[in-house]
Amino acid sequence: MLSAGDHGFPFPILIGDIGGTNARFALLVDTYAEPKQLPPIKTGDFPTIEEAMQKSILDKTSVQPRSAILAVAGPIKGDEIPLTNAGWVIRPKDMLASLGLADVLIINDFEAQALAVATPADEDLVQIGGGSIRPSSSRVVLGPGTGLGVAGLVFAQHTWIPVPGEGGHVDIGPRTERDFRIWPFLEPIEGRMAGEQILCGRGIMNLYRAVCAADGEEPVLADQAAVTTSALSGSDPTAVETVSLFSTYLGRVAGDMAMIFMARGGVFLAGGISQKILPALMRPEFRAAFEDKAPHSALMRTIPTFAVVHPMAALSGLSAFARTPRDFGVATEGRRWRS
Ligand SMILES: Nc1ncnc2c1ncn2[C@@H]1O[C@H](COP(=O)(O)OP(=O)(O)OP(=O)(O)O)[C@@H](O)[C@H]1O
Repeated sequence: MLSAGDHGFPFPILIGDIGGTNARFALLVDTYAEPKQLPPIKTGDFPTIEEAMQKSILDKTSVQPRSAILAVAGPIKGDEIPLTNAGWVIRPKDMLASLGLADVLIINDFEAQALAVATPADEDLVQIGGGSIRPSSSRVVLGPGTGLGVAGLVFAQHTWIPVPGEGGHVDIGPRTERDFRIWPFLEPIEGRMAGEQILCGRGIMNLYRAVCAADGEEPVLADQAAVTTSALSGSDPTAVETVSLFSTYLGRVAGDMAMIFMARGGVFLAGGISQKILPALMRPEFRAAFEDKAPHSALMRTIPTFAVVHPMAALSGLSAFARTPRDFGVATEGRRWRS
């Protein structure tokens, strides 16, 4: 495997986390300086990523980057990378020419989230339940956001290796009597109930509407933010149940991922929604569902679960990687372009 550790990136390095709604950038002047964070931009405000980078970054700083490492939501195949949920198409070859860069690497957004939990700072984490991190053991990141992102992080041969995948699309099924009443009303994708149909922003609405339908009620809350806000304040019993079930189902899937990776190094909840519903995740449901994995409940009780509360976790992961790429086994085949 050719990894970035074989050849570092020339400084200054522009790092970027490009989501469906927001793009966040920072500049790294050298290995030792703290990353200089730039104001976040809305992807919808610029027709192309080159224009966004030129107008909102390069025109506003005297530091001209020589390389760029970008994390994007979506598959990275070929020389044209369309962004899931955003209108931009990334063309790294054009970027080299138009922005005067010598080196561009594009990785998956949850790979960047995984890099961020290799050596997280204590203040960036809130532990949910018991267990403790076993150093050098595998870790898992999962994040409900626009979709449900999942990645593993494996330690081997003195390097942290992020393992991106499509873990958000695993099947999810009913277990309790209540689940069996709600499931028929959940909207499937092509006939199948996948984790991402429930465990993301629009998934909260899918679950809320299904809970209403199971009880023969009309939904009154307009969007997912209204559901979580009403749940946290306790003002709407159906919203309270929706968020309680959401926590249970997230705990189940998080537990499944922990078992797949034998993640004795911990399970980390990233993404905007985990932070917004943290008080609900601290209640018993999430952790109870995580541990409820007979015949492996004793093992599960030893595995810690955390919410990542760093506001720009993906950028911090990219920054750690950009500074010392040799510490990470980030594959670069087909994802690195040089002038
Ligand atoms: N208070 C809230 N409660 C529940 N869901 C919310 C709330 N606020 C926003 N959302 C939903 O969270 C999702 C966005 O999640 P997140 O902030 O993690 O973004 P993301 O997936 O990283 O995407 P991007 O980086 O493009 O903004 C959207 O579906 C949005 O509707």
